[in-house]
Amino acid sequence: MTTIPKPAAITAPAEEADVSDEELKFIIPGDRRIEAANAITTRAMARRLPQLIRRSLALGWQVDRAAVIALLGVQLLSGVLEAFGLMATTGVIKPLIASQHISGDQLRSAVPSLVVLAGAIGLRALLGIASTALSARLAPRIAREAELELLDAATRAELAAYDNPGYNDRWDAADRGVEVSRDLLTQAQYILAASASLIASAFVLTAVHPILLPLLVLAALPKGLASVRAARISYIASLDTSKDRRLLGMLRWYMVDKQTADQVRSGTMAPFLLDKYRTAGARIDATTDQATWRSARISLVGGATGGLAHAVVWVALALLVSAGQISVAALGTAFLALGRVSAGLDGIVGYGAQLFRTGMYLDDWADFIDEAGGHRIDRGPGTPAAPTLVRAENITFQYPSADRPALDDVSLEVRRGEVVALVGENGSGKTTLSKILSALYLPDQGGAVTWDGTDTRDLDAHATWERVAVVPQSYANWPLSARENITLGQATEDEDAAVLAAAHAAGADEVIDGLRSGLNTLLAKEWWGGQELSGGQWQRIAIARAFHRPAGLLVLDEPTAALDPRAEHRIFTGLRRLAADRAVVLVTHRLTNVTVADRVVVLDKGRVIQQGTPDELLAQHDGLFRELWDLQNERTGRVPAPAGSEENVPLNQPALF
Ligand SMILES: Nc1ncnc2c1ncn2[C@@H]1O[C@H](COP(=O)(O)OP(=O)(O)OP(=O)(O)O)[C@@H](O)[C@H]1O
Repeated sequence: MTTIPKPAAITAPAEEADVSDEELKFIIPGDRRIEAANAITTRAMARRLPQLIRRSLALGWQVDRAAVIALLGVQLLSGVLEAFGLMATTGVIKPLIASQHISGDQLRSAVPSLVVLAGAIGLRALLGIASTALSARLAPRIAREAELELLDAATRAELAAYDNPGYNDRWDAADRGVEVSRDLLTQAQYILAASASLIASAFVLTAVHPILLPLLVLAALPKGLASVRAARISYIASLDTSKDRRLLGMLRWYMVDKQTADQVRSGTMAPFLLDKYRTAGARIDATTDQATWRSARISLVGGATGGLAHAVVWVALALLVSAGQISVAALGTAFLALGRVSAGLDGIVGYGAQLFRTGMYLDDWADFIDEAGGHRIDRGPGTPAAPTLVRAENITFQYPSADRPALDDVSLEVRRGEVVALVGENGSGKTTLSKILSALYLPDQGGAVTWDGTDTRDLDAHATWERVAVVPQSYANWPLSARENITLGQATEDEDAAVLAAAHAAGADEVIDGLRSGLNTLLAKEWWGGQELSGGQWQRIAIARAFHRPAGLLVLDEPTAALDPRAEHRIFTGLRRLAADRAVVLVTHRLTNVTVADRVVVLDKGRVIQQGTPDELLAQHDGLFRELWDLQNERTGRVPAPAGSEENVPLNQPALF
């Protein structure tokens, strides 16, 4: 009887044996926003309000100047009318309370003030409608402009940004900034309206008696401070929960996306995933509940103190009347003006707190735009021609979250007209290396990649990528027409001829022939009005896309994984022709395909361990390449002929088919 030895990988190290499963949690290295938000003082918030109003107007100015000017004019006029209205109130009350019996003359003398009052009220109502309409026009445009700026900034970030969790978090925060940007103008406009009303009423109130205004400002302070603190608490809670909200988003995606839908069902995973969702949701609720209670307690204290302070103001008013400091008619005006000033202050404080919170999100948005989430592409200005020589010199590259380099002191070169194959086991660094050669990543720990002698750091990123064509392992199935899926929206002269030639070389011509409207067919789900392709058909389109690009460096990363043998054969027999005016980097696990290459570079744990022609590497019997080759072919016992030749040549045994 033979005993099967337990594989080494299954035996957990002794010290890790009782360690429980790691839980999914989103890590934001160096996130200091919560401490920063905690350190914000009320005075700092008050100082920010004018800046925020300026920013909202500036955003509005960018999208519709006329509407912003009209809005400011409307607010100004509304304030002036309010002051007139209040003054006219005294003119109406005075004759009416002059004696117990109101004569016709007294009534007549009140008429002009009444007309002013009625006119002011009517006009202010109209202006209110106008300002609502103007902000309804501006708000969605501002939000769209904010979104456009954000999207533009995101496309200007280095690809490496996506490997950095801080970037994703900054993106989320900035995205929230876009969401709230539509509120920015409305809140600023309410503050402007409240300020106009406040200034007009304060002016009237000071005319009645100078002591009234400072008293009222003091009375409004407690509520104001409370609102500002509550806004800060709510912002901090939203930062606190951002990690779990991100987790919810990720779980939602896994549960409903088409890519995983079949596995959620066949693996009966729904209850397990829903439970994880519930747990993260409960954590969010606990944090927001806590914040809501804290805000409510603070608002309660603020409201009660504010109520007491208002009572003091009314007592002061009564004392002033009884001391004969103000007339009864002026008391009536003061009564109205106090109401207005109080409402104005409440409005400024309430909307100010909201605007402040909006402002914090907008800061995240503005920061993202300024620095593309901290990863703005910042390379040199050089514009390369299609390269004749791409060289990697001692490059070392480590992903931010990894504990060891993905590439360690790697050197190699690819020349125009050459096919270089990258081979190695999973995780050995092939894809990373191909991304560095094509300048999608820059070497971060040492070494350099040069294109015809120029460091890729000194080359303009977009100009460089125009010279690169890539078939990545996971390619995008763009919901665009077949033509646009191949040209990527970048037309060349004699477009269709070039598209069809690329499609022919990639075997995508057969796919296009089967489409209901040829190149014009929309490749998307039926409910978007399109026609859907199979996995292999999509891969042919992705290859045609790369072949169509007038690029000097062609990178093929497992380009034929989904193709049937005939289609794969066609690609590899045509590859040498394509390589005539391109440098080609081929990443593949199917070693029979690498025989089309001029040179093979074998990677192991990020290091180059073998390099040579396919024949040279096959001859090294103790090398990794030969070991992998033998493993791939041992089940059939036959060694396939090099890709590109017309037939398979059995080495040891007769052909099976
Ligand atoms: N975005 C990433 N963030 C962190 N580590 C990564 C990332 N992408 C790859 N790695 C790590 O870098 C190493 C090299 O990965 P790479 O994708 O280059 O390997 P590969 O040879 O192409 O693998 P495969 O044959 O499976 O496609 C692996 O250890 C992998 O875990």
